[in-house]
Amino acid sequence: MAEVSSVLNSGFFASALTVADYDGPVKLSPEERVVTLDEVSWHDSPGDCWIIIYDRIYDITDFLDEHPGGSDILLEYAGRDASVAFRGSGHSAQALRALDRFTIGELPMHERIFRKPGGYHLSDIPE
Ligand code: HEM
Repeated sequence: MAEVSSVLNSGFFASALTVADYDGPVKLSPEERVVTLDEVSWHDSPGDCWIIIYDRIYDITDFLDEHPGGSDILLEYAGRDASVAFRGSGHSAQALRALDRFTIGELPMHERIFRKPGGYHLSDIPE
């Protein structure tokens, strides 16, 4: 049993772990937490809008009316992953930094695409 748990804790089988087992290598700040795709999907309206970019969850409800690209385009991704759309719209480094203030958490390791060992980098994807 000790052997099994040491293999699990090594992260090798991270994709098989449940949210309750989550103990990934990324350090979350005290305000951040692990949020599942299912939970994100419930926050899909103008009054309660979460999106996912690069495996991080952002509550952008208060940003909808501030977004230079307008709120409609953001609402298309409400409750869903917007990584490729965010990258495809050619956002500046300033826009990337602006994400920080909306962070509420990260996906569990088994639901991530980018921020995991062997995950994809957007630069791997052909234009
Ligand atoms: C929380 C997430 C987002 C933040 C913080 C953000 C921030 C910004 C900022 C600061 C700009 C001004 C230009 C720049 O500095 O790059 C911008 C423009 C723009 N954004 Fe976003 N953005 C977000 C998500 C998205 C998403 C998901 C899309 C979907 C396609 C999008 C589409 C656009 C477009 C089309 C513009 C250009 C507007 C124009 O020049 O008329 N943005 N965004």
